[in-house]
Parts: sequence; structure tokens; C-alpha cells
Amino acid sequence: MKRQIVIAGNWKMHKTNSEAMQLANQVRIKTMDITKTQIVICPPFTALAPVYEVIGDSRIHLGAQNMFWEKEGAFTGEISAGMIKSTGADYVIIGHSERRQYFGESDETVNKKVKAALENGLKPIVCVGETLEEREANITLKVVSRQIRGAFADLSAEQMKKVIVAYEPVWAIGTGKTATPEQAQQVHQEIRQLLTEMFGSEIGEKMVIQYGGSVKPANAESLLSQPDIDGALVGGACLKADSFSEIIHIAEKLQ
Ligand SMILES: O=C[C@H](O)COP(=O)(O)O
Repeated sequence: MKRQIVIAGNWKMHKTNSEAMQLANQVRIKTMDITKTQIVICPPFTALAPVYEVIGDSRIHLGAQNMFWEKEGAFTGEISAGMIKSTGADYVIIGHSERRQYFGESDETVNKKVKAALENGLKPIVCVGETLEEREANITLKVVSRQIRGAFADLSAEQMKKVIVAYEPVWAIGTGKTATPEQAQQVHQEIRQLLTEMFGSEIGEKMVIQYGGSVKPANAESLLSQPDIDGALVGGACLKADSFSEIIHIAEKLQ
């Protein structure tokens, strides 16, 4: 049986507050019939609280796109897990490849953030994935394993129950190039195997592993039908309520 599918929309650095509230409301209206798929929307920090006002306690969950690991202090420009939680959010994306590429995030900082998120009751969506260069050098598995071992160092199986992994091949993000369902399935299976080795078969079996990288209505079904693909982390296609809700409806039919 398919695990519960989780479709998350990463709005990245898009939408003013009024635009964000409008989009969230459209997504809410267009997904009122959804009962099985878990929906998460991740607007920019500035729009978290206003978007929560719109989605309230509906089945749509709210997530942030990043966080800092310290509780509070002189860290100008940073946002803590507790602050995110106070907006009504219960998810946070950690270690997105854009954070790794442009803001110097490492496996070590990802690990600190994952721990702080869990301590504050936020569910981390932890991103891993190889660059095109790494794929062509045949080191995809090596890179993804290093990222997984680093991100989840010192965590218990109990803590891992709250975690989602998102496999996002960097070469497929925002490029229109999607990994083929077979390419994605292969890496997802390897990630699941590694998680089983690290945390036992229950975690390995139940872990939600999302795919991300140019997911759109046209390719969602073939990706989400793969046995080890349990959801999607959607970028571009989540900025329009029509395409995002279409992906969610495709997911809903597969469960
Ligand atoms: O977090 C989302 C991913 O980076 C995917 O973005 P994309 O769907 O625009 O390729």
C-alpha cells in the first residue's frame, strides 16, 4: 500500500503579503475535497502569519523555508524555530540546495537546524540531492549518503518519525529537466535502504521521501506512482493555485 502522500509547495522568494494571502486562499478553495493527501505550503517568513490567518485550521499545513538553530540572541536577520512555530507553522524546509549553494549551508548546519526544529515541535523537510557534475561522475549515491548521514547525525529513531526527506537533484530544480521516474525511484530506494540501516526497518519503511525538481501536473502521476516516492516538493508549479491543486488531485487519486 502507498504511504500517505505529502505535497509541499515551496514558494521561495515570491509573493508580497497580499499576494500570498490570495494564493493561499485559492489553494484552500481548490483543495476542499482533498481528504487523504497532506498539503503543506511554505511562503516566505514575512507571509507566514498572514497566510495562517487564511488557512487557519484547515487541512493545509504551513511551513517555513529555513530557520536558525539558536533559540534567541544577537543574530541579526535570523529567525528561530520558536518564532516560526508561533506563526502557526508546523513544518520547516531545511538544507534546500539553494541554501547550500548561495548561503553556505553545510551538512553540519543542516544537522543543527534539524535538531532545533524537532526540539521546538517543527517537522523538518530535509533536502538532499546531487549536482549535474556529481551525477555525471557517478557519485550520486555517495553525495546523498553523506548528506543524509550528516543531516541526521545523533538523532534517534523516535525523532526520525517526525522527519520528511526531499530528494531534489540540483540539476532538475527550476530547469524544466525532471529526473525520469526510474532515476528518481532508484535514488529514493537507496535513501530508504540507508535510513533502514541507520534507524531500523520501521523508520525505513514509513519515512516519507518526497521528490523535487520541476514537478508539474504533466509529470506528477508517473513520479508519484513509483513505490518509494511519497510526495513532492514543488517549486515553480506551486505559485499558481491551478497547477498546485492539479498536482494535489493527482496525488489524491493514487491513494
Ligand atoms: O523546493 C522546490 C524545488 O527546489 C523544486 O523547484 P522547481 O519545482 O521550481 O524545480
